Amino acid sequence: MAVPEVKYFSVVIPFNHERTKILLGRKKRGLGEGLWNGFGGKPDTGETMGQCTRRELEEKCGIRAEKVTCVGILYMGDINGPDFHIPVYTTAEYSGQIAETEEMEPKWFDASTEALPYDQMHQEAKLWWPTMLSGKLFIARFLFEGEKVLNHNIQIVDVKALDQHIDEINQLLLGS
Ligand SMILES: Nc1ncnc2c1[nH]c(=O)n2[C@H]1C[C@H](O)[C@@H](COP(=O)(O)OP(=O)(O)OP(=O)(O)O)O1
Repeated sequence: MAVPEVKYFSVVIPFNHERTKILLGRKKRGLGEGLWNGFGGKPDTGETMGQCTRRELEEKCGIRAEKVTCVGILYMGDINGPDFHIPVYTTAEYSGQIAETEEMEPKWFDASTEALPYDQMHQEAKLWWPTMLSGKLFIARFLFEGEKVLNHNIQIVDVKALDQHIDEINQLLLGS
């Protein structure tokens, strides 16, 4: 059986210092155009996921994270296409001015599940954002057929398990 191609992305969700608001960005072009999401993208060669996360945040909305925390991982498979593996980070410690960029239009939302524009987010968002907002660490697995989620599973994990997954992803990215 052929091993599916895996594409790696990061995504980071900035919170305000009180953790009552989250910053989302509306994608202005490319994959997910018109949809609201956290800020992220593909790692450059030689980058760890943590490094990718900080660079993408600055490129996409102008702020520099002092600290990012991994809170979950999205493992997304598609019966017809490549797998996407997407570690999810949050940050409440950053500097700089939030700015609209060529790729993203940023906007603050209340950090509650009811306040999010799920109908203008990726299909799977409504399935994992409530877990992320609850503060639990998670591993979410999705099987897609194109835009349709065929099935999914969200596992609550501890920090040690999540770190192991991130270490494995970093080793694959760095080729070690
Ligand atoms: N379902 C789905 N498909 C694709 N991407 C995502 C999802 N759900 C998500 O949350 N995401 C995230 C993962 C990334 O944070 C972005 C997509 O990154 P993208 O902007 O395409 O990456 P770049 O490295 O900037 O790529 P270029 O467009 O510059 O080539 O959405």
